[in-house]
Formats: sequence, structure tokens, C-alpha cells
Amino acid sequence: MLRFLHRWPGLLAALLVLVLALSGSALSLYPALERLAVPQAESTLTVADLAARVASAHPGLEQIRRAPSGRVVAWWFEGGRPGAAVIDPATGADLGSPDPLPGSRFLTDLHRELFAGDTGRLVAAAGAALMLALAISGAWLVARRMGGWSRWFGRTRGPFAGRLHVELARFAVGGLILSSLTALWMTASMFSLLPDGAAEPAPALATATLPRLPYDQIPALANTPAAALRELSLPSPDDPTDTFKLVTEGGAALIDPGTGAMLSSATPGFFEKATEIMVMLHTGQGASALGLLLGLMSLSVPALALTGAQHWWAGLRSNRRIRRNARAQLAETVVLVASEGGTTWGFARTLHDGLTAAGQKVHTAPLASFDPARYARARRFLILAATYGEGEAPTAAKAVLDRIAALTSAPAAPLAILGFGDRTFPQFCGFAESLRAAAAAIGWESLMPMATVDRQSAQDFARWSRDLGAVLGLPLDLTHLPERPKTTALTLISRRDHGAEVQAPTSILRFEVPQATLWQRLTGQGFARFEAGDLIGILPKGSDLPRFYSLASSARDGFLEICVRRHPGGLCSGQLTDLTPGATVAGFVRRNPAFRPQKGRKPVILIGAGTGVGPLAGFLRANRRHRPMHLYFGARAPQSDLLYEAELRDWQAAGQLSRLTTAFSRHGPKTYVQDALRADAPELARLIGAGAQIMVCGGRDMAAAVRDALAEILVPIGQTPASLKAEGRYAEDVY
Ligand SMILES: Cc1cc2nc3c(=O)[nH]c(=O)nc-3n(C[C@H](O)[C@H](O)[C@H](O)COP(=O)(O)O)c2cc1C
Repeated sequence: MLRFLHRWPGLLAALLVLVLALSGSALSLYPALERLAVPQAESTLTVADLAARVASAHPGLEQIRRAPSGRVVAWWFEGGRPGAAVIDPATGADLGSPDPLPGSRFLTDLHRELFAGDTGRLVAAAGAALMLALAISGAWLVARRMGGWSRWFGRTRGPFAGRLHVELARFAVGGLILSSLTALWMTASMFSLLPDGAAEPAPALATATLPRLPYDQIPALANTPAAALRELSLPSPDDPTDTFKLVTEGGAALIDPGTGAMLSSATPGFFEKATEIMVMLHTGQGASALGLLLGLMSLSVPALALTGAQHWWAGLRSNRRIRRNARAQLAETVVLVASEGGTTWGFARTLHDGLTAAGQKVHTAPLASFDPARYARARRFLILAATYGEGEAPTAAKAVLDRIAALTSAPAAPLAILGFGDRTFPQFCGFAESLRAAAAAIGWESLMPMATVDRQSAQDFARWSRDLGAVLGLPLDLTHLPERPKTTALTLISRRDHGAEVQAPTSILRFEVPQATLWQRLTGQGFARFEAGDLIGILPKGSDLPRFYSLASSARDGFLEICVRRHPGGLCSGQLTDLTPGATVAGFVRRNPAFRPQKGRKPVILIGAGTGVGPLAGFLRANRRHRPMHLYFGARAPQSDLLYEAELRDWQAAGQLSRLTTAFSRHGPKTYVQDALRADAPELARLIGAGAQIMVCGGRDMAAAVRDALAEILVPIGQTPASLKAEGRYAEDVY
């Protein structure tokens, strides 16, 4: 419901809201410009002084008005003609015509009434109401995504468009709520729906026989600071019973020009004062800094609209073939999906269609949106969860474990978990396992034991579906054939070969960056944006299952680079290492935000062996700000497989690499990277104690040996690899 409320008004009213936000944002500049443009009165100036100064230049003075910006305008009637001018309060001199600043009338008419009178005002008010609905529902969605209002300013995760949308919303939503509420109040006031008419003093007559007193002898004028003035109307020279009318912040009064006595007065009521405050908060008149801030917040509306639409589109695309998705509140079976690359969604769709065909009401949604209160009629939850990093959640689902742990009671409907992973990873289906443990910890009843699907195995999935059918009493036997990922032809530019002498043929392959479409460039998708440490999925000929390689370059380098070791009989590594310049392979890019140096200047300890040096070389190449980076690099022999040897030397000379330590297993005294780490134990403990981050890339055995060595090294500073990992200071990319 909340999403519906947030999305549809958003799309329908995008144009109207954009016009209002942009014109409002432009108008917010005017109070500040006006304040800068007009000379301000000295603080001791009284209304009597001001009136006397203006009247000496304009004896036919009729009225003086002062705007909250300090702008004073006077009107007079002289020589049979009316006149008006902006006045310098310091001298009483004319400063020029009181016409509004150029453009402000046009913008005001557009903003208030869309050039369409009262109808336009009502449409603009509807726009303000929509903006309010969007801002409030958006604030709820942000709070829900962040895991509660108390985490409003917590770290955001997930795809770029969604993150940017949340960041902008966090900055702007308060101002947008304020601007739309005050706009609605002002419209109600304009259509006389509020009892906020100006308080008027009771009519009174002056003593007709007395001459007019000098201004400074009228106490109400001599005692009122000019800064408090709103309006002073002078008695008409043709009517001896006419009075002064003085309007200030505190109310209005009629004053006898002959005696100086206050004849009657009125103070503003609650609604009049409230309307004044609303106008100030909405227009920034009298609070130009606030006006500018609100204007800046309104300026984020186009960006919010764009990122919101993009986020919505991305959601549509990932869900696009979930047909007949039951409403969350009505569904008996709730399927929740945690996926990074999207393949698990394919399985979810097959499951959704199979269960729906068997007569179930099924709602399928991202696990990231999990909130048990949304599923009033759920009779079972089915979670399909892929694993990333080292046994971790896909990026968008990172907060879910905490959310489950925070539940005060387990959902009433039982749960079945199906993990998707790859048995070649040490933490096979680690995230699904963490979900199982988190659910068990809160006593969430399980529908059936957790099962796994290895490398998108159709057989594993069919087996689980049969088991599920047996539990539900449904004839379920689902076949899902993994879809071929969408790929782009990647053309090899150059290759450098190493390692043949030590029976480890390895190549550094450099490909052209494929041309990105305008949409990809705008949204940062595909090959438009990638970082060292991201992955390239390569689809070898003869297989639909991609193999992933860590990127050793970023988009800024202008090429795609990977390191590939040829495995005996390896389908993909064989095809890649056979490529000659000009030849192509089919590939796609996959973000891997978990394997990047953290932001900041703290040192980074890079540890890699063999082709694992690839992404580490990419980090060094990108280290143009000369952050301290130390590389521990394990190879077999210096002359054969010390990849990037020349570049490493150059980067060291240029200050991009602070220290290089090599370990050779087939040259001189046999050493491995873990031995090199142990030899530097005190220095490493010091660096890590000072906040250094560790990044490890390479084979599984090497990573395990490195972890053991570091566990010993960290003892004196009371840390462990696990504690560093929890702080985001220990990242592994292991194959
Ligand atoms: C960078 C990366 C890290 C991975 N880490 C693991 C892991 O630790 N454990 C595991 O079982 N599978 C791991 N996998 C395999 C994925 O979980 C598996 O391919 C899954 O089917 C992907 O589903 P998705 O396309 O829906 O994201 C990893 C895959 C990649 C690309």
C-alpha cells in the first residue's frame, strides 16, 4: 500500500510536482536577493523618524510599507499625480521604482496558479497534496529500508539509483513536507477557508479641530522601531477626522493626528498569526536563509523523480515476468528472493508460476522488503537466497538478518529456505545458512529442512520442488532451465603471457570497453561504470553457465583487464587464453562492491597470489592520491610469473605502491605469502592497529593460510580476522 501510495501519485503528478518544485526553488532566491539589494535601516530608527524622512522628500505622502526583507516602499500624491518608490530608510531618498524583481511575477504566477487563475490555484494545491503524500510515504519507506526511524542516517546499501534516491530523500524530505503543508495552508487561506482575516481596529474619528502633531510627538510612532513596521497610512489632508493607521507585527491601531492618542486597536488572532508564519516558512520572506535551504531541497525533486523512476524500472525488470503476483495482504504463499545477479529470480518465477497453477495465491517479492506485518494471510514463507562475498548476503539483502533478529516474535507461518550457491566456494550457501540460523534463533517454525541448489542445478531445484509439493500436498515437479545471461562481445586488444616455464600458463588479457548506450551512461549500468575488483562474467562457447573473473582495471582506465590462468581441460580458461588480438568473447559485468578499498586515507594491505594479483593491481593503478598501499605478492619464480612486474616498479616509483614484498615458491628459499606476512608480523600488527584494511585475493588454500597467519599476527593487538571482517576491514575475493 505504502509503495503504491508512493509510486502512482509520483508518476501521475511528476510533471506538476516538478513545475511547482522548480519554480518554488527559483522563487526561493528572491527574498535573499531582495535582502541583499535593499539598504537596511539603522536599528535605532523609529517609525516617526522614517515617516519624517520620507515626508520631507514627499509632502504628499500617503502610505509607507515595509516588507519582511527590510524593503521600504512609499506612496504619495503630489501635483495631482500618484507616485511610488522604494525608499532608502537611512535618508528617505527614492531608490527607484517598486516594481518586482525581473522574472518574479512570471514565476509567482506559474508557481501559485499555473497562469490559470483559481483553477490553476486548485491544481497547484493538488500538486502540493501529492508532494505531501509522496514525501510522507517516502519517509516511511526510507525508515523501513533503514530498519527504523532511529537509523534514519545509517549507511545505505544496494544499487546506485536506489541509494541515491534514499540519500536525496533523507536530505530533502523534511523540507518538502514543510513546503507542501504550508502551501496547502496558504491555499486554504486564499479561498477564505480559514478564519484568518486581518484584525481591524474599531472605526474612530480624530479631533477635527487640532492641527497635526509632528511625527516625533506621536508616542505610538516615536516608540515603534521601524523594523517592526508593516504599514503606516497617513490621514487624508481633505478629511479633518481621518486618523493614522499603524500596522505592526503586534497588531493594528488608529491614532489621532492632533492628540497623538491611540483611538482603537486590534491584535491578530491565532489563525492570522499562524498564516503569517506559514507564509514566512513557505516563501522565505523574513527568513531568507531558510527559504534558500527549502529551495535547495526542492531542487532535489527532479533528481528524486529520476532516481525513483529508475529504481522502479529496475524493480520492474527484475520482477518483470512475475505474472499474477497476488497482493501481499492476500497471499497464502509468500516467496522472498535474495539475488545479486538475477538468476535466482528465474527460479522464483518458475516456482511462482508452478504454485499459482496449482491454485495457490502467491506473492513474490525481494527479501529486502521483508516485513511480516505485510502478509496478513500468509500460511507459509519460502525464501530463495543466493550467497555472495564470503558466505554473505547479496547487497540489497544485507539488512535482513538484523531485521529477523529484531523481530519480537516469530511469524506464525512456517518457513522453508532454498539456498543458491556454488560448491566451489568455501562458504557454500553461507547466507541461506545464516538465514536458517537467524530464523531458528527466534523460534520460527520450519516447513521443511533447508535445501541448496548448486550452480543453478535444474536437478537440485526439481528435487526441492517435489519435496515442497509433498509437504503442501500438491503435485509439484518444477523444471527450471537457467537463462543465458545477456552478454556483449568483448574484443581482445592485447595479451601478455607468463608462467609457461613453471607449468602455470597465465595471461593478462586486455579488452576494449564496449560502447555504452546513453541510458547505460546515465544510469551507470553495464560497462558504463566498473571498478577494479568488480567481476566480468564470461560465457564460454558450449556452456550457458558464466565463469567470473576479477577486473584489474576500472572504467577510468579505458580498458577491461583480467588475469587468467589456463587450467588443464578448463573450458573457459582454455578459450580465453587461446584468444588472439581482435578476437571476441561474450561477457557481462557484475558489480562486486564488497571487494573495494574502503574510503579514506588509512593504509591498505593487499595480499595476493598468482592471478589474484589482478584486482590488487587495479587498486594500485587507481591509487593516484598515494594512499599507503602495501602489496604481498606470491608467485612461483621471478622470471616467469611475477605478473605486472614493470608496472609494480613504476607504481612504486610514483608513490602509488608504498612497499612490495614478494614470495617465491620455486625460486631460492621456498616461501609463500603467509611466510612473508609472518616475517613482517610486528609491522603488520602496527599498521592494522592503526586502522589498516586487508584485502586478500587468490586461491582458496592461499586465503586460508593467510587467514591463519593473520590470526597469529593479530593476537598482540587483540583482533582476529573475523573481528576485522565485522568492521569491514578484511575482504576476501577467493576462487
Ligand atoms: C563474487 C561471487 C561470490 C560468490 N560467493 C559465494 C559463496 O560464498 N558461497 C556460495 O555458495 N556461492 C557463492 N557465489 C555463487 C552464487 O551464489 C551463485 O552463482 C548464485 O546462483 C547466484 O545467484 P544470483 O544470480 O541470483 O545472484 C558467488 C558468486 C559470485 C559471483
